[in-house]
Amino acid sequence: METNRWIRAKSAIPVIGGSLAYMHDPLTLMRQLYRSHGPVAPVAMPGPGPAAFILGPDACGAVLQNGDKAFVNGWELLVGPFFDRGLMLLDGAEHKQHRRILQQAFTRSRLAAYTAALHPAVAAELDTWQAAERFPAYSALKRLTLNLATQIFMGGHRIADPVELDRVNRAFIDCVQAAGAIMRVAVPGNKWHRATRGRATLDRFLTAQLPAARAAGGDDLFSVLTRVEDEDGTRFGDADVVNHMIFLLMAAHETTTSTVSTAMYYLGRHPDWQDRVRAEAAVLGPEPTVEQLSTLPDLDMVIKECQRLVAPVPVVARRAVKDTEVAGRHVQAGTRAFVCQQLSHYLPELWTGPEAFDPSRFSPHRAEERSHRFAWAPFGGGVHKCLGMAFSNLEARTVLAQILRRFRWSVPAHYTPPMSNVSLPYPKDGLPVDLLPMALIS
Ligand code: HEM
Repeated sequence: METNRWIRAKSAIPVIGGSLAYMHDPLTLMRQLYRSHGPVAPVAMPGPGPAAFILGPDACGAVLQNGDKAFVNGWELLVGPFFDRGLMLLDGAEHKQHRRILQQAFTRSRLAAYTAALHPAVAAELDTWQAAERFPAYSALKRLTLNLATQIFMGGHRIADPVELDRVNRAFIDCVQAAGAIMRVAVPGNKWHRATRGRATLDRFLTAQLPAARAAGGDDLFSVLTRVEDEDGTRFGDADVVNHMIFLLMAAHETTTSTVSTAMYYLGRHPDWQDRVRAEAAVLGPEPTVEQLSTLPDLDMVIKECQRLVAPVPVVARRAVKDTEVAGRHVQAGTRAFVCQQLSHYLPELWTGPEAFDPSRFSPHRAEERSHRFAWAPFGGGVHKCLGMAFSNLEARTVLAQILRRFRWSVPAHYTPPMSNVSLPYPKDGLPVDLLPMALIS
């Protein structure tokens, strides 16, 4: 038994995941650690204090639900100063209060307004997609979601100057890319440095835009954040509107891109499923309502299956503030706990043939996700459970439905995208697909 042996990371490079083994193949590392150590596996990770991978649905659920309040968020070291004071990085009473206010930006009527604004923005971006044999789907989706973020989130229509818009987009990209930086110290010219400047640019830009966003009283998220309040009438101060805005931009961007690009990959490999979900999308009008988007059972199963196979956020970070027990194992105060929900998505005791793309496993008569409350947990759980889950589902469905209505695509039979796992997972090769507009298919 290796139970008490510390797993030595193969590298001391301070990156998300903490070791070359994680970056090389996170799932294999999680499986090995689960086999050798069970639900709490100590790992040597750069950074202060001991660290452990939390593995399997019982242990993940226990840490996320945080029954004895032993854990606080542990994200600071991973995501750097660029997410500063985002909701995910707040704790305790402050987190609770900010979450209550922020929830008001995601009510059903607000979601309906964001969704209505999504349709023309998605259509305009897809107008630029053309037939190609190796169309870089992931790269195109990244651009698409970035433009959606600028339009729907920031109220980009208020930014008249295209040079300024470009500068803001650049700053945003620099911040997002820093989460994947190998070197997590600012040295002029490196990613961390660009991101530090990017965050400052976004801070300045959003602070300057804030009065206009407030005065506009618009339906974009930025405008909405200036006026939302909880039931006691508490609102965010200006600085926190900006902090939440920047965090939301980041939280929404990579994760939704990941979901849609994973779906493009699997649907490209499984033309039967592509036809099936296209048939569902075809009966929608070009601008479906929230209700219509919420009743697409096949697309729903496909999206869930894609988020199971490639969880956009495979691990979430916590830190123990007192000694506690997780799934029967002692965890000492100060331990950094990495909750590996991605592993649960592949455990054979929870899923039949977990490696296979099989969306029907989410059908009401199979409902494999009910094998355990934390069998499927791409959006986390407990008090930090993703606040943008409903919006992200609507965004993913909107984008995929429009792509399906306009294009057919495929990937070569034995192609598997080479994934980067330095930060959130993404296909390093840009996910080339053979793309054909439906109009060209007789
Ligand atoms: C497929 C898309 C998405 C996935 C898989 C995802 C996943 C997650 C996960 C796992 C967490 C929990 C982090 C933790 O426990 O520490 C989280 C938190 C959060 N997400 Fe998402 N997310 C997605 C999209 C979005 C979108 C579109 C938004 C906003 C529009 C958003 C806003 C947030 C916020 C505000 C939090 C922090 C909640 C809190 O701390 O109370 N997410 N997300």
